[in-house]
Amino acid sequence: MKVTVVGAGNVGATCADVLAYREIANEIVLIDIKEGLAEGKSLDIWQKAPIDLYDSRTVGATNDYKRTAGSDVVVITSGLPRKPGMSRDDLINTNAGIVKSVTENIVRNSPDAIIIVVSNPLDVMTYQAHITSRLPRTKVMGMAGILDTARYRAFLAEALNISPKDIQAMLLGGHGDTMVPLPRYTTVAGIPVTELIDKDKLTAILERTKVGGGELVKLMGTSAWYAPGSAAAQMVEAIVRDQRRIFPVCVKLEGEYGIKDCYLGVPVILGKNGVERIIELDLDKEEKALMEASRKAVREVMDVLDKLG
Ligand SMILES: NC(=O)c1ccc[n+]([C@@H]2O[C@H](COP(=O)([O-])OP(=O)(O)OC[C@H]3O[C@@H](n4cnc5c(N)ncnc54)[C@H](O)[C@@H]3O)[C@@H](O)[C@H]2O)c1
Ligand SMILES: O=C(O)C[C@H](O)C(=O)O
Repeated sequence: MKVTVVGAGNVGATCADVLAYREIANEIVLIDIKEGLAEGKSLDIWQKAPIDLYDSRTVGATNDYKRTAGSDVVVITSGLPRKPGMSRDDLINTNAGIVKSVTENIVRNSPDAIIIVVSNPLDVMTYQAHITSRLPRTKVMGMAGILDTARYRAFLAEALNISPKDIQAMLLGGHGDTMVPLPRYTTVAGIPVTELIDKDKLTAILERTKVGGGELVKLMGTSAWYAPGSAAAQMVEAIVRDQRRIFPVCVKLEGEYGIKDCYLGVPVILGKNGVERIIELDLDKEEKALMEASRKAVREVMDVLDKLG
């Protein structure tokens, strides 16, 4: 299996590293516009192979998309990260152009690839990659839900003083402050979370999750990369190993959840064809209202993209 990661910055290099040391693909191409950056980082990852004992090959390229030809999966991480005081949506002007040109190069060289978008604003950059690639919606998706639920699960594990391994959670909506965590669908070793934690503590954790990305931007001056890189690699793994795992993934909705022509996070089965199935949950009134608010927020930014042309 051949996987390309576009953007050799913090998230892209982390993703390539996880793909290599977990031997998720045997050939991993890292590509960037900065001369030498992707070559250097892929060489560094390859030199770690004898220490960490893996044989996935990582190669780097500067803007040479021929090196990416025939990729089975492509992860797009190219683009600006936000700085303190910015929202993800503030990145649209720069990142839309980057994601568009990158997608054109990808489909020219790997017409059968499945595309996973990571660049922000996530839902709208997934839209950009979808309209540019003209691939079916099952083959163009965005990574955010695995990261957002991971944050939620990590905060819960800390509060309950238990292993994060035993926490299962689901979350819907856009990758922004309007994301929709679903405490009703959160369990700890099969036990509903509401039986283990009081309401106020859970509410505080849900609110912290919603602004989890911003918390890290404030601390570091740029956005997160370890969890995002691993989350993208986990989606690649589900596809290349045809695991049929269920994750929250950003996809184009065409009537599911009563929503049309919008890109939002929903639970999907991920397998060798990409999005094998969208799972529709029966939402209650409050959850439906939150989903609608999220749809509106994403739609507004999609309209900005449409105007950019
Ligand atoms: N979806 C998520 O949950 C999530 C999580 C973290 C970060 N992000 C987003 O991912 C993106 C990357 O974040 P980062 O921390 O890795 O940033 P970074 O600045 O460390 O890396 C971005 C890289 O993209 C490269 N790049 C720019 N234009 C390019 C082009 N046309 N072709 C190829 N490469 C190009 C840059 O040279 C740079 O190396 C940002 O937009 C960030 O907001 C999303
Ligand atoms: O917060 C950001 O800007 C990056 C990313 O979307 C995240 O949630 O970490």
